[in-house]
Amino acid sequence: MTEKVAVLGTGKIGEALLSGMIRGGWSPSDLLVTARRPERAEELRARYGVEAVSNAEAAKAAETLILTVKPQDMGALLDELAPHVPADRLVVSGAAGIPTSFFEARLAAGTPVVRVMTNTPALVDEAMSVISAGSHATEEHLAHTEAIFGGVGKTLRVPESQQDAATALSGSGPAYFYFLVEAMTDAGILLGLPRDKAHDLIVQAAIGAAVMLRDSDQHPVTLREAVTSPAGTTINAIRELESHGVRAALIAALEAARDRSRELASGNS
Ligand SMILES: NC(=O)C1=CN([C@@H]2O[C@H](COP(=O)(O)OP(=O)(O)OC[C@H]3O[C@@H](n4cnc5c(N)ncnc54)[C@H](O)[C@@H]3O)[C@@H](O)[C@H]2O)C=CC1
Ligand SMILES: O=C(O)[C@@H]1CCC=N1
Repeated sequence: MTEKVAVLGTGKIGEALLSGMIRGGWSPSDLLVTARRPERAEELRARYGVEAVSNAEAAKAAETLILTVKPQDMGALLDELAPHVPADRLVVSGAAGIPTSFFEARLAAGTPVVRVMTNTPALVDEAMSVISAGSHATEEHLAHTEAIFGGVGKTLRVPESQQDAATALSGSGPAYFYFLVEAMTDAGILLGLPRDKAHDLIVQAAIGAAVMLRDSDQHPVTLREAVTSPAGTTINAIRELESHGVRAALIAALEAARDRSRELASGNS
């Protein structure tokens, strides 16, 4: 028997995962989706050839349920699902903040739950998906979750106590880089460059830096020092970044994201 996987609440993250699974070789006939709006269900059906069903039907038909609704909608989804989820289903949560104990308390005793924090680069198979086991999830459940999310990028197992920090770093992380590119493009405008050229220059600098960070085996400080010539241009920029407290701002920003992830733990805030 082929295993079925259902994505429940197929919005931005659910669709990114679904599209990646299909790119990675999953047959659309082994995938189910659920959506709140019928137009959205139809869109997913037309775009991917997957069947759109109700949450209850997904729970009955699929061995693995991947829940990708907003944290605030998770309680209502679980109320709807709980009577239909047999205890041998693997339930994977993609939601920020919500602990595995939240699911375990609302599902049949012994239901295996795995918590995953992925990110939007799943759309280009460059996601970072951080994975933690709930109290009934086994090695097999973790390996299965890694196989699914490994199709859209890298995976890393962490203790659940580190999930809020991971959410602040890699879950939200792409947004910080987009923000920096936006700000640096504005700087290019100030320096007299046309917007499209400023954008292209800074995006390519970001891609080059990202590839070197990943592939060079060198520490970020070493890489930065290689750019920073004595009495040169870069050190003048670095002095401004330090005097404006950019490092401290980033530390405070990620701490705020971590704290918000903790606040979302109840699923209804
Ligand atoms: N957007 C991001 O960068 C990331 C988001 N996440 C997490 O992924 C989850 C989803 O986020 P997004 O995809 O951005 O949100 P989204 O709003 O695009 O998708 C959620 C979808 O769930 C649907 N939905 C809500 N209740 C439903 C129900 N009872 N039955 C069926 N469908 C239902 C909504 O209509 C919506 O389409 C959140 O829990 C978020 O914390 C995790 C990592 C990154
Ligand atoms: O902003 C959020 O709450 C979600 C979770 C991580 C990225 N986006």
